[in-house]
Amino acid sequence: MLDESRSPGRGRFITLEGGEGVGKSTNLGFVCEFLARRGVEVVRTREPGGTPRAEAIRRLLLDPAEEEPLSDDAELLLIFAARAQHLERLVRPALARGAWVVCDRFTDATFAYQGGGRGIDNDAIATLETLVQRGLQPDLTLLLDMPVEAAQRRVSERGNERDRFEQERADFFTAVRNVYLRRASSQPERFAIIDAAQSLEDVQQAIEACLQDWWGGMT
Ligand SMILES: Nc1ncnc2c1ncn2[C@@H]1O[C@H](COP(=O)(O)OP(=O)(O)O)[C@@H](O)[C@H]1O
Ligand SMILES: Cc1cn([C@H]2C[C@H](O)[C@@H](COP(=O)(O)OP(=O)(O)O)O2)c(=O)[nH]c1=O
Repeated sequence: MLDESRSPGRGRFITLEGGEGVGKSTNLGFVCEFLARRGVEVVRTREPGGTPRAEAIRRLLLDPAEEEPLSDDAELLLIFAARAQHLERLVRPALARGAWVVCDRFTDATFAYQGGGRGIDNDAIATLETLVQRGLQPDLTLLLDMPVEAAQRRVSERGNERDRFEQERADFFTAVRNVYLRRASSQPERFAIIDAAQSLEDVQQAIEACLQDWWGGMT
């Protein structure tokens, strides 16, 4: 299989992961600013979404409409449809021109939510991953981790209407968290675990230390 991650001159692909309310959106800008200060072109994006068509799929996925519940398989396939579009139209072209892509969630979220949360077989997810990514993997994944109850309190305080995923119960999010932690400990070279329960200042200090370390090894 062609491993695109090794092309010379290619940019780097950084993902932020974690359950709801751990601070991904809050810290995405911080990561982008760190990189921009070092003079690289930064592309900030998210999944599901990132292009107009992929954002349309995102709306289908998050819509809590109860008249027609979304089947688990349809959910999985929509996520990978959005991902295929996002990779083709935005991520691959950006990496190819040397930009650094910073993405709010990627396929680790699929293993965590659809695998851990919904109970879909890992092999099915891995098959779609191979089909859609063709060897492309994040170079660095920051996993923001904290206890589920405390993160849920942050979501409540954030106060937006809850989307289809945010309406899940605590045991769903506990399963999500456990899969993330298992994946991080089985791929320590790619993952950095950040204690997201700390104050924002301390979280950002931890992220900065990790990025500095990683940047040093990269340049
Ligand atoms: N370290 C922190 N301490 C306290 N509150 C935080 C911290 N990080 C983020 N928040 C707040 O928690 C809420 C959820 O953060 P957000 O970035 O939206 O999480 P996510 O994107 O992971 O769901 C927001 O209201 C945000 O302002
Ligand atoms: C990328 C991805 C997201 N999701 C879900 C998790 C989130 O609840 C939802 C939207 O992501 P996001 O906007 O990052 O959620 P939040 O900011 O509330 O943490 O999509 C999956 O279930 N599988 C996936 O592969």
